[in-house]
Amino acid sequence: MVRGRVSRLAVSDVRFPTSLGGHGSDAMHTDPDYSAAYVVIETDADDGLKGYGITFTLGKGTEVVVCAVNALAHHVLNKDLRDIVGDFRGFYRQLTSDGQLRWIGPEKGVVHLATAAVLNAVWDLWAKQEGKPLWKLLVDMDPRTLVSCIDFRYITDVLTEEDAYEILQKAQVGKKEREEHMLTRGYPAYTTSCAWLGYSDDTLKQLCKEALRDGWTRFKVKVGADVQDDVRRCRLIRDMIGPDKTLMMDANQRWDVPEAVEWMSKLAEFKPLWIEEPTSPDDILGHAAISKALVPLGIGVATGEQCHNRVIFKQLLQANALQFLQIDSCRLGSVNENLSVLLMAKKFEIPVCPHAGGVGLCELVQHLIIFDYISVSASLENRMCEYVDHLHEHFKYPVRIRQASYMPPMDAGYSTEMKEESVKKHQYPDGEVWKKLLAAQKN
Ligand SMILES: C[C@H](O)[C@@H](O)CC(=O)C(=O)O
Ligand SMILES: [Mg+2]
Repeated sequence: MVRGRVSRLAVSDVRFPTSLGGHGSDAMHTDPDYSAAYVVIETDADDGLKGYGITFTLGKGTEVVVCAVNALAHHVLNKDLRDIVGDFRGFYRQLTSDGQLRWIGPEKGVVHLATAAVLNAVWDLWAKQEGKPLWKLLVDMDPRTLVSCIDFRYITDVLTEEDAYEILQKAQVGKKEREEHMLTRGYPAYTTSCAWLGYSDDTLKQLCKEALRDGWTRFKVKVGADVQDDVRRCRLIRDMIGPDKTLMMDANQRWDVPEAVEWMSKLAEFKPLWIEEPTSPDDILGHAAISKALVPLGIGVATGEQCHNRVIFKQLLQANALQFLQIDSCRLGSVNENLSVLLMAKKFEIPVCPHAGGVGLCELVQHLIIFDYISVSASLENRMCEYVDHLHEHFKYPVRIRQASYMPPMDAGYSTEMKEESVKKHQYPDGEVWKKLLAAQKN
C-alpha cells in the first residue's frame, strides 16, 4: 500500500573522476567524469523507507541539474504519495508544465534531467513500498493503471491511450513464460567497456581478451574523431572477436550528414550492426537520410541517449530515421515517459536497445527493458541492452550479469540507491576524493 506525505527532498552533486583513466571517452566527450544529481526523498510514514533517484551527468553539468532539482522540489514536498501515484499522469504534467520552469525546457535539457531524477526517486519509493523490484511492479500492474501513468500529450497522432491499452492487453498472452525466461536466462547485453576512444590499442586488446573469456559476444567501439584511427581500431577489434560476433559503432554526434555516410562507407568492411548517434540528436531528417544511405551497406542507425523527449522519438519513428531505438532511464521523464516510448516502438516494430553505462544507468534501465520484454515487445529479436563495467560497486543493489545477460534484480525498488559511504566520499567538491584531487591540481 502506498503511504506517507513527502517530508524532505535532498539532492547531492556526486562525481567520479573517470576522466583520469579515459573511461567513458568518445569523439565528443573526451574527459567525462561520470556523475549524478542524486535525489533522496523521505516521507512521514513510519516504515523508514526512502526513495532514491538519479540522473546521469558529466562532471560540471551536475551543479546545474542540482539547482533545477531544487527549483522543482516544491511540487513534491508535502504531497501525499497516494495522490502522486494515484494520478501519476497529472503529477508528471504538473512537474513538466511549471509555468516558469517550462520556459527553460520544455521537457528537454537540464530541467527535464532534473524531472527524471525526482520522478525516479518517486518510482523507487513506490516500488519499495509495494515490496517489489520496479520491473515486477510494472509487470504486475494492470494495463489501465499503467497507461494512467503516461502523458499522451503531443503523441496521440501516433499512439492514443486506447492504442497503448490494446498493446498491453495483447501482450498479456505468454507473460508468465516470458517472466520465467527472464528469471532463468536474463536479458541479453552487449559491452562498451573494451573500446572507449581514449584507450590505447594495448588496453583495447587486453579488455577484448577478457570480455571474450567472460562470454561476451556483442561489442561496441567508439569512432568518429579520426578515420584512419577508426579503421585501425575497428580492424583490431574485428580481428580479436572474429567475423561472427556482433560489432556496433558509436560516433556520439560527431558528423554532418554527408560526412557520416562517407565515413561509414569506409568502416563498412568491419560489418557493424549499427552506427550510433552519427549526427546531431535533433536532426530527425538527417538521421533518416543516413539510414536510407546505409541500407545498401547493411548498417542500421541507432539513437536515443540524447533524445530530449517522446516527441523526438515519435518523429524519428515516423520518419524511418532509426533502426534501433535507445531509451535512456534518466534523459526522458523517468518511467512515465519511457513507457510511452516503449509503446510507440512496439507500434512501429522497432527494436529497443537501451542506452546504459554511465553511473547507475545499467542499474535503472535493466528494469525497463525486462518489463518491455515481458509486457510490451514480447520479443528478443535484434534486441540487447548496453552494459558498461564501471562504478557498480557504489550501488547498494548492483546489476548482476551472467553469461553476458542482465539477471532481473530481485530487491524492492528501482536499484537507484547508492552506498552512503560512496556518496559521502564523492560529493563535489567537499568529499574526500575531490578534496584530494582539487588540492593536487592546485599544487
Ligand atoms: C560520455 C559517455 O560515456 C558516452 O560516450 C556514452 C555512450 O555514448 C554510450 O554508452 O553509448
Ligand atoms: Mg552512445
